[in-house]
Amino acid sequence: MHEPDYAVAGKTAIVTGASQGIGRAIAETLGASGANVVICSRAQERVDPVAEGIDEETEGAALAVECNVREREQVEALVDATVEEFGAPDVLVNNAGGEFVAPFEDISPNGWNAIVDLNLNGTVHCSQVAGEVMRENGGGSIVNLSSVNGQHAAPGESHYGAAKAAIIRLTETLAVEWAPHGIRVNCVAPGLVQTPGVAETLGIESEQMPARETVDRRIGHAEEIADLVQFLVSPAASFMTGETVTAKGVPKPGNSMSDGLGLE
Ligand SMILES: CCC/C=C/C(=O)SCCNC(=O)CCNC(=O)[C@H](O)C(C)(C)COP(=O)([O-])OP(=O)([O-])OC[C@H]1O[C@@H](n2cnc3c(N)ncnc32)[C@H](O)[C@@H]1OP(=O)([O-])[O-]
Ligand SMILES: NC(=O)C1=CN([C@@H]2O[C@H](COP(=O)(O)OP(=O)(O)OC[C@H]3O[C@@H](n4cnc5c(N)ncnc54)[C@H](OP(=O)(O)O)[C@@H]3O)[C@@H](O)[C@H]2O)C=CC1
Repeated sequence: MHEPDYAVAGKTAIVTGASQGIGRAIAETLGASGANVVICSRAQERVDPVAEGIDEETEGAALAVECNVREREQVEALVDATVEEFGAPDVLVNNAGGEFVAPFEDISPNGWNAIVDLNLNGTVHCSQVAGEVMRENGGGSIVNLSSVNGQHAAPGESHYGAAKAAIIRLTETLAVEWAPHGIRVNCVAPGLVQTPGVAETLGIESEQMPARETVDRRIGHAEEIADLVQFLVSPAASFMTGETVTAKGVPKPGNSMSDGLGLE
């Protein structure tokens, strides 16, 4: 009898931007399934407690590294630290990302560059540096974080939407280029998910998150994105590459994810 294989135990996974929110949930989920997880953010003191939790509470081991994904040298040091601690990475999750909401005409050149640099160029740096080690090692799996804002227009999201749309096309191109090297490259496009970043950036707080079993009109849980990422990096997704998988439930009326999507 065939049984689905979602296993990641013993794999080495790099998860960027894992001090909180979706990245943290991804790291904890992979760790709970027995993966060795290397996590980074811009502040060592913010990733250390997450790594300690994974070490103490899961089958997996964790290494916390301070790394700004916008800085190529820091990304190289992140991958070097991974190889030294656990060996070549099998999995890379390009999760680090962020934005501010502003009309196009109010975005300065520096503001535009900050968002493209963080979301798109950060993904490029990590994919090139970790991808080289994966190719030498015979393969791997990469998951990029896009957004529904990379799939549909939303006001105030021109910079972020352009960067997240580019990530979708980058995913497709790398999937084709790196298939001969045994590397699968997929992408996740979440709708609105409750995280500290969303609370800070969009002012959306949800005191009582509806349970995962609730299908209609709610914000997502970070763990719902983490479960999807685990599927994509697992053997169960072996026939998937170059795909962008959307996870957005049915957006609540009036939140920013429904604006401009014609869903009201
Ligand atoms: C619907 C969305 C769904 C959710 C998606 C998420 O990802 S949510 C979760 C994601 N979590 C987060 O997003 C976390 C919160 N956000 C952040 O941490 C940061 O804002 C950053 C990462 C986006 C940029 O970091 P940084 O340190 O590189 O940048 P900096 O601060 O040094 O500024 C650089 C330039 O940007 C300009 N600028 C900045 N804000 C505004 C504004 N509101 N208006 C106009 N402009 C603004 C600023 O003036 C400056 O330009 P200037 O003046 O030199 O010409
Ligand atoms: N939440 C949502 O509704 C949605 C989120 N997404 C995407 O999902 C991803 C995670 O979002 P979310 O969890 O909400 O974000 P949060 O703002 O809650 O967390 C962002 C994480 O990224 C880290 N980070 C930020 N900048 C950098 C950097 N330059 N280098 C390394 N790490 C960095 C932060 O750590 P620190 O501050 O310690 O550096 C933090 O751990 C992002 O790519 C986002 O665009 C997509 C669609 C919807």
